[in-house]
Amino acid sequence: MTPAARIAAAAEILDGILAGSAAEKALTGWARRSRFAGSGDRAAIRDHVFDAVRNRRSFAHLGGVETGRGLMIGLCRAGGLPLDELFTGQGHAPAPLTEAERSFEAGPMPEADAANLPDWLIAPMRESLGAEFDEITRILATRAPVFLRVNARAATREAAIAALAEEGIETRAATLSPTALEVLAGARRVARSAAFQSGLVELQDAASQAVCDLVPMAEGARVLDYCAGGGGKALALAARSEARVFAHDADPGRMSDLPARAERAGVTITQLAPGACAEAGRFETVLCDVPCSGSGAWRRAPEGKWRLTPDMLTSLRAAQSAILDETAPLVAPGGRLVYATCSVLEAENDAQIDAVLARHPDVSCELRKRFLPGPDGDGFYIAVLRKS
Ligand SMILES: C[S@@+](CC[C@H](N)C(=O)[O-])C[C@H]1O[C@@H](n2cnc3c(N)ncnc32)[C@H](O)[C@@H]1O
Repeated sequence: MTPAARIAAAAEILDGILAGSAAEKALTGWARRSRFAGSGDRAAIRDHVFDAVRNRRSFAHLGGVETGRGLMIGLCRAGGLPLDELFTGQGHAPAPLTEAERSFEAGPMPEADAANLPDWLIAPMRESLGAEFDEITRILATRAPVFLRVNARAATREAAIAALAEEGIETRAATLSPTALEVLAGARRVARSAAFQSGLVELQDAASQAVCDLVPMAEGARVLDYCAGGGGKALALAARSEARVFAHDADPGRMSDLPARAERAGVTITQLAPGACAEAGRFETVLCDVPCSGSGAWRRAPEGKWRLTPDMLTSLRAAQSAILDETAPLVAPGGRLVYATCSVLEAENDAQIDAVLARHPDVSCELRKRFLPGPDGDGFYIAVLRKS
């Protein structure tokens, strides 16, 4: 496909997304209907589509209208691409620019358009990010770097770099965690590589690894990952020490891949069914990697920022405090209750910790740390609470 045909395809897919389709579903549907597209075409179209979803408001501002075509015109204007060479109407290229499109002059960019956020999120994001608001909202509209976690049980970081290089995957040591690698080239080859298949590395953001590094774990301790999901953090914890790691999720189906991932990594993780944690005895550490807005990771999952509503944020906050209240009794005296989000919103972070400290006088705070999204990793928050 020509660069112009890829833009036309992205515009068509974006129309589906703007009409309510999930981005992944819209991309898969288009690929099924378009067998002529090769893997390079699909990758380029996917990049256009996700760039446009991340930059939806600023591209619509530059393109003059929030349609697939308008977003692609905005993408070209933002990137300085030659519109008249791409919008030619020849072959599978998009139709030539109309006179109105060509002469459209975008005025000064309103704040919410520049920030690529829905109007209602401007105030909470500004309050949470302060002087960093412009920089962080700009970063959230860019592509995220790809990070791997080296399985410390299987290899050193240097050995993993060498093994990946043999398979054409170029990496370098990342800064936030001693187990983290940043992928510089060959990211699309990772999942099929022998290094990945044999459990040498896992895909995990570097800040997520740094959060796991901060979870207190004594040798032989019982550690519960209460909101384990796919198990990214449980696996990192199990690889780190000889602690006994347990995994639980309110939706156990989300842990379905965990046994295979644990086997690949050569670690043991015991799954607990919903309601079975209290019977399993107390734990020295309970990690609550709670459901959240995902605002720290909107580079990777940009649809989240357009889907989030004030009501959803209110229910997420209620779920977060309920999880803290139900897990506090599971922690052994002297043990740690660890709270983590991939959010940058204060309402989901410090405000939740202040509130739990007020509700539970037997709990004190040992550590609070926020990671902002940037070249080193996504946005995360962790608080370590000690139970007396
Ligand atoms: C942020 S995700 C976890 C991601 C995972 N820890 C990882 O690192 O891959 C949050 C998880 O919390 C689960 N969850 C939601 N409400 C819960 C509850 N009340 N109790 C336990 N888990 C819950 C969700 O099903 C979801 O899998």
